[in-house]
Amino acid sequence: MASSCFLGSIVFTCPTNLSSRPASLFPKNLTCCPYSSAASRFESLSIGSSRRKVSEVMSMATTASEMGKEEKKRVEIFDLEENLAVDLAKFTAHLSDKYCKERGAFTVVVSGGSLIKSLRKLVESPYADSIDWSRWHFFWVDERVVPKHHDDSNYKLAYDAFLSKVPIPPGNVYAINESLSAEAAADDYETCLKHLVKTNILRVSESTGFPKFDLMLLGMGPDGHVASLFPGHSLCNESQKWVTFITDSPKPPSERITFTFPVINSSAHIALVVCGSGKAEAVQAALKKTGEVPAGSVSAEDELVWFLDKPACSKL
Ligand SMILES: O=C1O[C@H](COP(=O)(O)O)[C@@H](O)[C@H](O)[C@H]1O
Repeated sequence: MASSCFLGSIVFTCPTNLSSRPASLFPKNLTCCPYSSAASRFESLSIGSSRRKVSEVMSMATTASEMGKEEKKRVEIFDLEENLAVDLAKFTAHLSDKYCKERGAFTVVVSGGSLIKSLRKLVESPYADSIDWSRWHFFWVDERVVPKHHDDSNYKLAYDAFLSKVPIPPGNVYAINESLSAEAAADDYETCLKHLVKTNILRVSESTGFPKFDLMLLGMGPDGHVASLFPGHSLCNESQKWVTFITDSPKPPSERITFTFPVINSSAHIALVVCGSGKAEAVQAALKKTGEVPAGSVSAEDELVWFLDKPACSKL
């Protein structure tokens, strides 16, 4: 678990001990939504032994503080992806503990792609043993319209590396109904979310009226896309729908469903996890506003944290 203290404009993140609880295996069956009808101001940049030097962090904070939104946003930079993965596990375990205690449920959204690999520490001791998995509700920010056993499926990616290793109740895992068309699957997923709002599993943002997930764990593509919201695509401007669809994705497969920006940006907490030099330009565009990329439009109601490894921030 992690606890943070503010010192000036810098946040220090301090590890604390975790208690133990045995984990069991997630049953190997596939689930669909059971209810379906058919700049911010950078308040801080984190530092630590494995992270960036204070002087560098301070100069980034100054630049970023000119950006002017209200949510708490910080950038954490790690020498090694291994250290990033550990901190991401602490961050997630801490929020799980907080929300399970406060509201008896923890609503978590994941992307596909490389993010899933960076979640590997969470399914290991001590994090896996401390988390009350029975209270987790698990969603996808985007999904490809392919069978669940297909190599392109974000469900399969998360199942193989994560869900199969932790005891989240199968009824709390909200997978897309991929037997539908992309359009119908998006409507179906939105119906599912609306049901979960009615049953108080999912909160609604008081300021936007869109669902407020407790935590979104997102990756970013080399072109700066998040979820299936691609640069220059009209879906980036969707302002009404919760879940929408795309049939001309520039990255295969072409048919996908995706949460919209109003939903993403109504989240309580977002971790945007980006590793590798191939994404350095998109990171630069998003954080230094040197270009327009969808990742630059991500915000959160309570807290947005960018988790970066050194190669990903080589252009900052
Ligand atoms: O297509 C997708 O790509 C992004 C980024 O993937 P990465 O492998 O470059 O990290 C991912 O976040 C999204 O969920 C996925 O559908």
